[in-house]
Amino acid sequence: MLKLEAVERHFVQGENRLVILDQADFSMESGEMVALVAPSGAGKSTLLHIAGLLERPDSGEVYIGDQACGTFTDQQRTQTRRNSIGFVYQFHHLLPEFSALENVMMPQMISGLSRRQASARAAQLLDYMRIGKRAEHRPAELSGGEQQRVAIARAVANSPHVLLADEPTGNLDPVTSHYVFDALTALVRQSGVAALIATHNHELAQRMDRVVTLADGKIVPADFG
Ligand SMILES: Nc1ncnc2c1ncn2[C@@H]1O[C@H](COP(=O)(O)OP(=O)(O)OP(=O)(O)O)[C@@H](O)[C@H]1O
Repeated sequence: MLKLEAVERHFVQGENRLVILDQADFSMESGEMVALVAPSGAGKSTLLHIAGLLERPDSGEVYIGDQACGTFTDQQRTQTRRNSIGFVYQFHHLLPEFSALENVMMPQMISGLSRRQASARAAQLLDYMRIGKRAEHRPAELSGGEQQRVAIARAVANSPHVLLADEPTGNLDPVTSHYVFDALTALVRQSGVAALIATHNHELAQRMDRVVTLADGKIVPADFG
């Protein structure tokens, strides 16, 4: 569902060559939740950006679903991002002037669904995330946990193959984190999306199917030992 093959990424700063990904391989299945746990600066965001087609690797291949994306034009990458990849960030990035429902409708309408179809699916997703009653509220009228549940609903609105999350509960208190994480888990299981979730929260990481980390430019199983 998501596969990285021999992916390389490095940055050159003056005399220094900083290798972030070095012939890195990784794959995950539909419905799987994988935690990405690594120290600050190890390259988690870089990896998520490459997997999410926001950044191109220096070499290697990224597969989304069955599609190899290496030869894609920028337009094809944007199209694949819109239709096949969902993103959740530490801060919700909801559009402040729109209601929760409209925020979840937005990506679907950009992908060509009618207002009626988008609204029906958005309402269903908000119900599923147990915030159906807040559908008409704007983000500023919602709690942090509620905002993040709307952001998750928005990320899966187009039924993506892959969900990429960068510290999705990083801005929430521990109780709310668990609540949001439970909602995210239920959605992943129900939708069959492959979810790669970068987190510093070891407790949440250990509740996922697998935990991986970055070591010497490779993506390897994490050992919390
Ligand atoms: N465009 C860039 N040019 C130069 N160096 C970069 C660039 N982007 C990232 N880096 C460097 O690559 C390394 C990995 O960065 P990245 O943001 O992927 O780390 P991270 O694991 O997500 O960190 P954090 O947990 O702090 O967000 C860092 O040392 C960073 O300074």
